Amino acid sequence: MVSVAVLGAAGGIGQPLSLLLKLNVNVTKLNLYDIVNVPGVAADISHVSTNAEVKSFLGPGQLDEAVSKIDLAIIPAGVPRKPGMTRDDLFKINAGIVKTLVEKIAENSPRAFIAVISNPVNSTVPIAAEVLKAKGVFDARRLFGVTTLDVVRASRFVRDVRANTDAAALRVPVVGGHSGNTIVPLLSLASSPVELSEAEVKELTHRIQFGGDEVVKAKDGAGSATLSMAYAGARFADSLMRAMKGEQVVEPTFISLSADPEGAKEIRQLGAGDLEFFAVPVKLGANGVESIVPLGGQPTEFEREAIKVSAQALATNIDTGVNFVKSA
Ligand SMILES: NC(=O)C1=CN([C@@H]2O[C@H](COP(=O)(O)OP(=O)(O)OC[C@H]3O[C@@H](n4cnc5c(N)ncnc54)[C@H](O)[C@@H]3O)[C@@H](O)[C@H]2O)C=CC1
Ligand SMILES: O=C([O-])CC(=O)C(=O)O
Repeated sequence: MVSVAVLGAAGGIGQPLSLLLKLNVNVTKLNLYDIVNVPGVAADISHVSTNAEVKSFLGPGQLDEAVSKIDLAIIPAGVPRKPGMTRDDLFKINAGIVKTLVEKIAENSPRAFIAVISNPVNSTVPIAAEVLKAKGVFDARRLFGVTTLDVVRASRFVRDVRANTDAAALRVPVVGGHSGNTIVPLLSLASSPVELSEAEVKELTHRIQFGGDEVVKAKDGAGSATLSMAYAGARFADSLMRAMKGEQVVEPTFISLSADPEGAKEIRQLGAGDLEFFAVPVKLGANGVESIVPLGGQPTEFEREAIKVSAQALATNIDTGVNFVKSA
């Protein structure tokens, strides 16, 4: 019995993500919002023979209604990268989009879980948090930056070098942020041991960190990852919805570490320092973040160094997001 709103539902991610959500038995209401093309997308998806009720909401005049009485808002609204751009280059446009959408969620469904896909996630999540704080409804357990695609890539890319890996079962904790060297896969702490040489670890780490660039390059101006991202977003949403029903599910996600100050101590000591936001493996429950899950071992020297590098870059990204709202 979960009401979900997808904001940016007519886009490259929004369309397949909305379709996958329509297939999820836990979704009872699916509100699709965009500033263009969304009536067609909603009409199309609404014919799929599952019980979820699909509704279309077009343009700012229908935004309040789109985010009323919802349990979960997923935000893939905004512009994607083109070759030669970094995720930070998207900030100028996407920062304002995310700010406006989160303001409306805060006003209409202040207890909704919010999952932010729009890039740069390292800054858009701090923007969302500042907006929620300003509205007096911030709950660190309920706001998530979706970094599942990094986790998905890690599993799949390990299989590319070790064909005996079950890509669907292997879980690699990925911590830090969601861009380049802020992404830190902890390959040494995978759910089942993977024997890799030092050179292979370096190569794999780099590939996971810059996996998004492979897609941007291959699409050659037509955008960035959409289908794998829709899969990752639907998987994260499914985890959240199963958690809402009382199941305990673990997913790495970019959160405010204030959600579990005690549990955050491990990653802080490993290099996250006093940063407010960091991606960490999280145990999800009925109220969102139930706890930050211990990493389950000591990361290697290489991984510890990568966490420190990530934290340095993240500090700037987080400040950029926070200042955007504070100086508005
Ligand atoms: N977190 C992650 O792992 C990933 C994040 N992304 C990010 O997701 C975002 C969306 O990517 P795509 O779907 O490929 O882009 P897209 O351009 O295909 O779709 C974006 C959609 O957002 C809509 N939109 C624009 N302004 C809006 C507003 N004010 N309110 C509601 N909707 C609005 C557009 O009309 C469009 O339908 C980008 O910022 C991209 O960088 C992409 C891949 C992975
Ligand atoms: O690379 C991009 O710009 C889109 C993205 O976040 C990803 O694919 O990880």
